Amino acid sequence: MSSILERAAVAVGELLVGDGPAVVIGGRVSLRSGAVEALREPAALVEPASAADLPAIAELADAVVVGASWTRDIPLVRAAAGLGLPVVVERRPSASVEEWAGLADYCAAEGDGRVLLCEGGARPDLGLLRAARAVSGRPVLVDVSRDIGLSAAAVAAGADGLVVDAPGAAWHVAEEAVTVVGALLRQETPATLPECRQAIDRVDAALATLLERRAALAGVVQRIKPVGGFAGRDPARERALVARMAVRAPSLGEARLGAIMNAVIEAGLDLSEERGVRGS
Ligand SMILES: C=C(O[C@@H]1C=C(C(=O)O)C=C[C@H]1O)C(=O)O
Repeated sequence: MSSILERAAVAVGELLVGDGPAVVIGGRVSLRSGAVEALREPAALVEPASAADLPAIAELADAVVVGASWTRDIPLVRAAAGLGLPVVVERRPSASVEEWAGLADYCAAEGDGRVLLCEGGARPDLGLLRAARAVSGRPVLVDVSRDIGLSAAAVAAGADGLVVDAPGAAWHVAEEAVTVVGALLRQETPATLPECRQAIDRVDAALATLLERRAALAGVVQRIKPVGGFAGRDPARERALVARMAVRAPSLGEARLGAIMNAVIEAGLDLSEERGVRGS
């Protein structure tokens, strides 16, 4: 992890964004959509409709949003940035990475330096994330509220955090993406015992997902083969798959992987025999 990234990590509420695992930030409230949505309770990210909203936002929000639709309202941008909260700078549609990062720098200078970028809208441009991170040195979020199906792609594209509307099914999808895709693709260097254990928990979540999928595939094979189950074990095939895995896991090596995969294969065969017996 680069030192730039470590410097740029920003705390949003209890979440540290930009350094370590990707996170899910729940709740972006816009006070622009009418009085009904007035801010009465603590919320994660809040977009003001006008400067009059800023005192309530300072009291109740974890971060203030400079919304994509008004990034050119410089007096309001300036007032929001000076609020004393982390500032989430959304990209105006069609703004370049340089313009976006430039506005983030402006907000950092007007405030206390705690600034994140956020890509969103109906069709977030995930191709901009890496450049935005590199150019700005700041954490980059993706608001997936309007298309939660982009969560996994956003984490794979380098998002430090996903913004979702509210708790519920969408939140679960986003949590799965930061956990499973994060375990596979996100570079992390945990240093403390809790951080290491949380990183291991994410890897275990990814392993469990893959083991479940593997067991299902191995079960199909048992039904296709002339002789399935333990009776149809194929040691040559098992040795070959362990050898291929050892290329990807050279530290573990064939002997240790062989023991692991023997347990995995036997669990799969056991499951498929049990299912065969029950006829399910
Ligand atoms: C799935 C198969 O059946 C058995 C289970 C295996 C596995 O889980 O990978 C591999 C070889 C066989 O012992 C197969 O033959 O491919």
